[in-house]
Amino acid sequence: MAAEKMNGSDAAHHQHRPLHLPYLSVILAVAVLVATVNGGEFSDSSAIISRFQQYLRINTAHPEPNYHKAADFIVSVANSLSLESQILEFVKGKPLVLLKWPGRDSSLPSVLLNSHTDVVPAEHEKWAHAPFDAHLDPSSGHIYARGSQDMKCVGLQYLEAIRKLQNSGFRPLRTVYLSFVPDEEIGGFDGAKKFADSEVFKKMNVGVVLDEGLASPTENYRLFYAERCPWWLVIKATGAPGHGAKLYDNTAMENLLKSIESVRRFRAAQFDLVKAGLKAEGEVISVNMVFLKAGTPSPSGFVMNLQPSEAQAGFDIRVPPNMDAVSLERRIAEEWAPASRNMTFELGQFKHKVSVFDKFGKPILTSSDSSNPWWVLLEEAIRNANGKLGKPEIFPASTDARYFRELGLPAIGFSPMSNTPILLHDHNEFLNKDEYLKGIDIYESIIKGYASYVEHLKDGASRDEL
Ligand SMILES: CSCC[C@H](NC(C)=O)C(=O)O
Ligand SMILES: [Zn+2]
Ligand SMILES: [Zn+2]
Repeated sequence: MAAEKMNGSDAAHHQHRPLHLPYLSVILAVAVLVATVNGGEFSDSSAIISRFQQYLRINTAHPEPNYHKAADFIVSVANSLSLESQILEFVKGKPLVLLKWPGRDSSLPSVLLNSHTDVVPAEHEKWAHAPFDAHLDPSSGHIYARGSQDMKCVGLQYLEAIRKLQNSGFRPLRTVYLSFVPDEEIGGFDGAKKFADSEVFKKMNVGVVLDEGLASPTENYRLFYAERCPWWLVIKATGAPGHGAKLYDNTAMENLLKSIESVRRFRAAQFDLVKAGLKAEGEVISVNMVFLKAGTPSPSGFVMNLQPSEAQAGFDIRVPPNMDAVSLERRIAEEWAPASRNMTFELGQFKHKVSVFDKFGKPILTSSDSSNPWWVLLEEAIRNANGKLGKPEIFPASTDARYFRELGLPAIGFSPMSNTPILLHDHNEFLNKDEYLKGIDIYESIIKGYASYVEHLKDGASRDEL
């Protein structure tokens, strides 16, 4: 009552006084001070955004990623949170930063939050804002940068979420690790693969891994439980060379074009399933022609009146984990590159190095139902933080998650970006600052849920059996 009275009389008192400029500045200064002390919302979020911009400004694009600068930055943020940190260099010049937030019970399997530090190159001149300026558009709130979606956002959101949890007094029961790995964009062989196969990793006793997902143009976040396997196919045709004016059969170009037509029919049929809503993007085989190589070079371009004796085409093919790989390989040999049409083919390194089958021939998937408590916890945590979810999906491309799934670990792909166009690897990649901040709250809820999770021992089961 006393306070009300005081405010009332104070307000009345002010009505009769003109507002002079020096007086106004004092009021403003007090207002800012109150806002800063009172929860510090304003200053917190601008510091958070500025840290994100700092990370985005480090050019870690292939082929010459500045990995050491990124590692130093991550370690400096980790130090501000008193996290344990170490730099692992499985391959010289490719540092992997491993951070640890020790849990109260070190015997429990730990939680691993993975992100990659590298980004794909950008065609600078085709961007509205330079890709390593991390420009924040004041009217839209979009932050433009290569890596803003893929996936520097996620790496730093993990850390910001930990900062918030620490400020709230939360202490994890399970140990939380964070890995910042190199080389995901070029296959992860010198990064996540070597890490997953290492003694260091074994000792971490990881129980679940979170890795990258994709932006969602709708309000629903996307969760990924598996991924397609890349098959990088090159088909080669040979044929009789001859005059450019002559019509004859069995030219290299004609042989190659017949194959391309056949591939196109297959592609269209797969795409139709997606367009009709019968299958999700990750559930069909995608085939995209990525290069064509043929012709006889001349100083002015190509010799025009000569039909070449060789022609090649390259395809990026992605195979879902539950597909019949044998029949696809047969289709390639019999329809797309038949020896009867003077054709040969090569399946690139990934088909052999990246498997979607375990050693028993079963597809490598993470359960996305109630049999997997980590899945259930993740969904709960996202919903608790007011996030909406779509149906579990197969990631259409490849991520480092496959190396952890290959070990038999549950690994879930998730990047908290709703109402955001999918711009990974595209020009003008951006993430809105409010979406970034919302993602931190989502991770705060997830990390809290994961790091506090106590599994309920089944009757007669030992902890090892779960
Ligand atoms: C095959 S290794 C390269 C990894 C890359 N990942 C993404 C997410 O674009 C890809 O699928 O092409
Ligand atoms: Zn990525
Ligand atoms: Zn990528």
